[in-house]
Amino acid sequence: MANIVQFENVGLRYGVGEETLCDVSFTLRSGQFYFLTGASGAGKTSLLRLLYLSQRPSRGIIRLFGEDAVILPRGRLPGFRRRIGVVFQDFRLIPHLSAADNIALPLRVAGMAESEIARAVREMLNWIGLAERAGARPATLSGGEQQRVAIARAVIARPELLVADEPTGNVDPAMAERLLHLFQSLHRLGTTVVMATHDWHLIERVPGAHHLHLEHGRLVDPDPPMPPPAEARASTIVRSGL
Ligand SMILES: Nc1ncnc2c1ncn2[C@@H]1O[C@H](COP(=O)(O)OP(=O)(O)OP(=O)(O)O)[C@@H](O)[C@H]1O
Repeated sequence: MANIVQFENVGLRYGVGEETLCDVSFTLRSGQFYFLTGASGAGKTSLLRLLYLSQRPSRGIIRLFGEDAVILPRGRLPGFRRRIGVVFQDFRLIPHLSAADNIALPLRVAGMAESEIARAVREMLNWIGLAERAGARPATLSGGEQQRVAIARAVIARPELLVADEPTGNVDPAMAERLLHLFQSLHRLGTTVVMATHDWHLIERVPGAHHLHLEHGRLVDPDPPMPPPAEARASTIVRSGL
């Protein structure tokens, strides 16, 4: 199984002061499912930003899809980003586009035929329970509805790597379960999934998932560790050297 991401002694400092991320080393293997946990402010969003190349580290090595992502020329960033689906914590939907057109964006960028786009978007809207709101602008949708549109946009082009920052933070437990199934379906198709969450119940629901835990900007063993039988299903730490 190939390594899709490799971090070696990565540090991130915003401005002056202490590092937000410190000596972060881990490997993500292609086709695996990873949860990223940690208290508020531990550095989860910062780590994800490094993963989807919206932030460069202050030090250390990041390899993505087998290439050095730190020295990647700007001109190659769009090509890399097209291989990564991102669910942002603040959704980042395009305000003047409808829900359907927001979801369709990655397929339009990829040059897919409009008839195929329409079919794929319809299917996705049905899945997230928003078929009736296809024409709605983001501002007229609830927070949870916007989140579902953001997830649909991130997964519709079946990215190689899906990075999701608290993707179930604004929905009820039933919808969280449904969205988790969507992520698992994508994962079964071969996508590597990295999901930041505060919801430890979700972790127990994905057999074979791996767990990365941040404390004050450093990766540490999850505490408490997954209890049996969940331990057998879901807890391998994959930090380098372990
Ligand atoms: N753009 C930025 N400039 C300066 N400091 C930042 C920036 N982004 C994050 N930070 C700081 O970095 C630290 C880690 O923030 P981050 O958002 O990565 O944590 P988090 O674990 O995702 O938190 P939460 O669970 O609340 O989303 C915090 O102290 C935050 O204030």
